[in-house]
Amino acid sequence: MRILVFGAGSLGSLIGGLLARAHDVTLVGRDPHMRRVREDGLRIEGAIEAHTHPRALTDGTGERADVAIVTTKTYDTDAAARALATGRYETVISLQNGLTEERLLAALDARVLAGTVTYGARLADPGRVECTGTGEVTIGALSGGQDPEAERVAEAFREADVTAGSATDMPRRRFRKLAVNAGINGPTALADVDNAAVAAGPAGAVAREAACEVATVARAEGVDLSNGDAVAAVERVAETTAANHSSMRQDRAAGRRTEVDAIYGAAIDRGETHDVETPTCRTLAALLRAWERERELRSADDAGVGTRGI
Ligand SMILES: NC(=O)C1=CN([C@@H]2O[C@H](COP(=O)(O)OP(=O)(O)OC[C@H]3O[C@@H](n4cnc5c(N)ncnc54)[C@H](OP(=O)(O)O)[C@@H]3O)[C@@H](O)[C@H]2O)C=CC1
Ligand SMILES: CC(C)(CO)C(=O)C(=O)O
Repeated sequence: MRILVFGAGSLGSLIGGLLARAHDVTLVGRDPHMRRVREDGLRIEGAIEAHTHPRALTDGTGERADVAIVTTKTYDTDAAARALATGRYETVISLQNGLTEERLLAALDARVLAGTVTYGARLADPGRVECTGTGEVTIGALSGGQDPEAERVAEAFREADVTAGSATDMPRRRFRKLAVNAGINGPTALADVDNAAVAAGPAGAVAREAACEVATVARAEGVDLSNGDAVAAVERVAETTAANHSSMRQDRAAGRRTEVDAIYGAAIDRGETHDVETPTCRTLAALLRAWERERELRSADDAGVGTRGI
C-alpha cells in the first residue's frame, strides 16, 4: 500500500516508520529530521526497535498515495488539509487527538476515516523516534457502521506488525477519547501534575465533570456514551498512565501552543449547537487560552526587544 504520513514528528514518525516495514511510506515533516531520515533511515527505539527507510519530504504538496495519515498537532489540521488537497488520496485518516476529521472532510475530496491510537511516541533526535508505549490503532467510518476500507487499512497496519483493528462504533470511541483528553489534559497541564493526580485527589472531581460534559454533548449528537462510561474511561486511562505527563502538560512546560481548541473548543462548540452547557470545559479552556495569550505576548515582546537590540 502507498501511504503518506503528513506531520512526521513524534507520532507520525513512529507510525510511518513502523508501516515502512511492509509498505511504500512517505513521511512529510521538517528538517533536520527529514534530512536525517533521507540520509540514514529512521531509527525506532524504546518499546519497539526497528530501522526503516521511508521517503522523507518537507513539502507535502502534489503527492499521491492510497492512504494519507494526518499526524500534525490539531492546530495545523487546516494547513495539512490544504496541502493534501493539492494531491490525490483515496482515503485520509486522522490519528490526532481532539475532533479534527470534520475539518479534513470539509477540505478534501477523499474518503475520511476516523482513527484513534494508544501508541506513545517522542521524537528524540533527528532521525530517531522513541516508542514510549505500545498500544493499538483503531480505524472506522466517521459516522459509524461497517466500512470495508477501514478493515483494508487496518489489515495493512497489521501486515507491518502494528496492532490495529477496524471498529463500527467510531463516534462513541471518538467522544470517549475526547472525554479522556478533556478530563486529563487540562487539569494536569494547569495544575502541573502527573496523570495519577486525576485518578485520586482534588483534580479528579474537575476531570469527572469535564468528562460528563463531553458525554452529554455526545448524547446530544446522537452518540451512545453514558456519563458513567466517560468517567470510567478517564479513571482507567489515568491509572494506566499514572506516571505520564499528559501531552498538554508537556506542551505547557515547553512553552508550546496547546490543543485546547480541538479538545475543549470542540466540546464547547458542539455543546452550543445543542444547547448543552459545558461550564467546566469552558473554565479549563479559558485558563489554557489565558496562558497561551500570555505566552504569545511574551514571545512578541522578546521579538520586539530583539529587533530593538539590532
Ligand atoms: N506523541 C504521541 O505519543 C501521541 C500523539 N497524539 C496526537 O497526535 C498528534 C501529533 O502529536 P505529536 O506527534 O506528538 O506532535 P509533533 O509536534 O511531535 O508532530 C507534528 C509534526 O508535524 C509537523 N508539521 C506540521 N505542519 C507541517 C507541514 N505543513 N509540513 C510538514 N510538517 C508539518 C510539525 O512541525 P512543526 O512543529 O515544526 O510545525 C511536527 O514536527 C496530536 O494531535 C497529538 O495529540 C496521539 C496519541 C499519542
Ligand atoms: C491519554 C493521554 C491523556 C495520556 O497522557 C493523552 O492522550 C495525552 O496526554 O494527550
